[in-house]
Amino acid sequence: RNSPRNPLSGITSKLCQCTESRKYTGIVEDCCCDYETVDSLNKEVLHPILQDLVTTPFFRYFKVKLWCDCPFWPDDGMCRLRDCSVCECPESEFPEPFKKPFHGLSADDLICQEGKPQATVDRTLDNKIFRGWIEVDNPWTYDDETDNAEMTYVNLQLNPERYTGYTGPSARRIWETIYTENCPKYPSGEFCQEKKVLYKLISGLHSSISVHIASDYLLDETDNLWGENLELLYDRVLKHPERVRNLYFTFLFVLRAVTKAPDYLEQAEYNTGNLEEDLKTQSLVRQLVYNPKLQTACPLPFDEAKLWQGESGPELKQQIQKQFRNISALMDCVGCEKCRLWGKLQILGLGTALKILFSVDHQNYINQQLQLQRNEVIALMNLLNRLSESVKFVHDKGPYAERIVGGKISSPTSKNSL
Ligand SMILES: Cc1cc2nc3c(=O)[nH]c(=O)nc-3n(C[C@H](O)[C@H](O)[C@H](O)COP(=O)(O)OP(=O)(O)OC[C@H]3O[C@@H](n4cnc5c(N)ncnc54)[C@H](O)[C@@H]3O)c2cc1C
Repeated sequence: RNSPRNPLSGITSKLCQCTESRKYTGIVEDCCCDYETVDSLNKEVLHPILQDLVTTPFFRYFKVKLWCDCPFWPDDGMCRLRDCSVCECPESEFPEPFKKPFHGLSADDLICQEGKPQATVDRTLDNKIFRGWIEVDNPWTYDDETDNAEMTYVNLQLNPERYTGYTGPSARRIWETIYTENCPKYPSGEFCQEKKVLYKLISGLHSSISVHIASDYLLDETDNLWGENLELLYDRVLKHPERVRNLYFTFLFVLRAVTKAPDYLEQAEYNTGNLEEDLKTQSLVRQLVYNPKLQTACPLPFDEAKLWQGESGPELKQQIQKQFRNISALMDCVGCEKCRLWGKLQILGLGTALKILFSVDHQNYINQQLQLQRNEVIALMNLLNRLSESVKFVHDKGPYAERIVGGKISSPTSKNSL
């Protein structure tokens, strides 16, 4: 990485002042990139692009069923704060094209054209991978994404993921059910790789949620004062290095999914009726999926080809898909609307990453027709952005929080200023 031809060499040299005190070094477990590269790539390339991307009209409206409709136990909503409820979009606000039914290729395009003059065989290879937005159910998630009844559009920019006051037995029950029934923590060296991946994905997402709570916390309810809570960051995440590692793992896993489908994502229609904004969206997606720095420094963030190899591969895949669907169903039991919104979005984002990585062959999705829904792509990119924010926050604030909170050295200022 330190060769002069490395596109990140300029970047890393700027960051080198802190390399000696780095706690996380070497390859991110089960991935193909090291911590240093992830941090510098995130800072220089991914974070700036994603921050812009999620504010575009295409990526800021998410379709979601916000009903709390828990299939496992009666609603025990514990939300106390006004910040917990979601501000839904009025009909007039969200993009016109989002309201229309999907229209991909017409039936005529798909049937045999024998006998017509235009029926002579064109032997050039079809490079068009994206064939219009379609509505298909994601096999990894519980919600039927084709069912538009009760769905509302939410402007994600108006509903940031942050502290909501959702805590106590209700929240704990969800996490506990997820970990005990659907993705138990593997005893070291025992579990198969695939189950380990599922656990690490959920744990990494959990870390990211905790990081967002810590980075945007209600420090003083009376004065409505918001800020960082580094003590919480330390207690819930940094104190457990495995949770930090899982956060990086999840980030690389989702990044791999995005970079596995570059042509599809580049060709997709980012149409909201606002030409200027839509061109900007497309350009940002292109910058992300074909990024030369990313391709050079971390060409394969995660190698999915190693999974499902054994004899029991197909059976195992079904089992893990079922477990993930259960986790997705549990999102309907989250007793706080805003947490439910982000929980559903991020689980759909992970489900979309799983769909991209495991429903098509390695590098060969052209013939197998990857098909994504608009909402899946919105969830995928917003999830990647959330993870990128968390990785950046842990990288920027982690060492300080470890010193001040972890080292129990009392800060010269008040607790709130942490
Ligand atoms: C889907 C979902 C979304 C949420 N979104 C928000 C939100 O946007 N804002 C908000 O304020 N609250 C949110 N919450 C609540 C929040 O996650 C916590 O549950 C709550 O703040 C209480 O925290 P806690 O300290 O009890 O530990 P919790 O975070 O509830 O953790 C419970 C237990 O899980 C284990 N654990 C914790 N972190 C990890 C990890 N990374 N990997 C593996 N195991 C772990 C520990 O044993 C811990 O005791 C959400 C909860 C859920 C289920």
